[in-house]
Amino acid sequence: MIEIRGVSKIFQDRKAVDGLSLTIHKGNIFGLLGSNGAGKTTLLKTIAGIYEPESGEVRIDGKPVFESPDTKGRVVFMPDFPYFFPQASIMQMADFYKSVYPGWSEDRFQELGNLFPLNPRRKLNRLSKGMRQQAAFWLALSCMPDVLIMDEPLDGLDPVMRRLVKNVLFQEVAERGITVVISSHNLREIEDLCDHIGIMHGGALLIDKELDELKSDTHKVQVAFRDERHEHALTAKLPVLHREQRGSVFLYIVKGDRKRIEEYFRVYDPYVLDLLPLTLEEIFIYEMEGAGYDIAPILL
Ligand SMILES: Nc1ncnc2c1ncn2[C@@H]1O[C@H](COP(=O)(O)OP(=O)(O)OP(=O)(O)O)[C@@H](O)[C@H]1O
Repeated sequence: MIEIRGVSKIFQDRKAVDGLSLTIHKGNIFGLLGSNGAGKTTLLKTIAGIYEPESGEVRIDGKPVFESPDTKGRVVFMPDFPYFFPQASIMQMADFYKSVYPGWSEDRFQELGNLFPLNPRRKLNRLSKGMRQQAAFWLALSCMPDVLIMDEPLDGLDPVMRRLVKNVLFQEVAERGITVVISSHNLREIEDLCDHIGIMHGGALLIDKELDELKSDTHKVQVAFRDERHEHALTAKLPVLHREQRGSVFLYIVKGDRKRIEEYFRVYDPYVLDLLPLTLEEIFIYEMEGAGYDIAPILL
């Protein structure tokens, strides 16, 4: 279990992460979303024990992670641009990882070598971006981490490799109960992979919910009223995240229980009433609007 308690990380005078608390349970695949500059990478690096927070603490299974080699030996961080030693091959990087991560498994390294079509003796700086990303996965998973932290991990992978990597991650979670934390702007991928979602903005966590709960808690309602006065009466009563009018049809993004929302609208006996599910991308955009992010330019 990862416990993040009141963590703040400050660069110069800017709070990149601002008093954030969050618990990520063992075996979760946690998707961290957020606007550019929200503080996702900073939080991931703090969880991985790379950054020391100015206040607060991160604990993994009850033990502090910062400056704790035992705990850090169980955590692998994959940055958005994988870093390898200049001139190193996959084999040479494997030797390095072996010396740093006590859980390194030669068997797993060989097994994964059958999945990734890479020559382990080739220099990493001669590989394409996607091939280097594959190599980073191969090495990271061979360390047999208990916690795997990944910043934009699927960027650059082709669709077949994306599917392969997702399947390997599901297998790691199912068989070894590893905890995965992923930051990504690709919400389709996050929707596919993650069971839990956190949304950050301005260094704070706006939302921390199970994906299913998040999706069943936010609804798109299309409605044509018999009388436009009904719309004022109704929207005053509901937690509306977003409202649009197209001719006589109103579109609302509303939070709450589906049945209750439907009942509210039915009272006014509208001509048209449709409750539609939202994608994670839509939920993200409207939550951001609720947090003061200007989404008007994308709604043209
Ligand atoms: N090493 C650093 N030195 C100074 N400021 C930094 C540093 N790293 C991050 N920041 C600042 O902290 C804030 C959060 O950055 P961070 O990289 O964590 O955001 P992010 O959510 O990962 O963004 P993106 O989605 O654009 O990758 C930004 O304002 C950024 O300028």
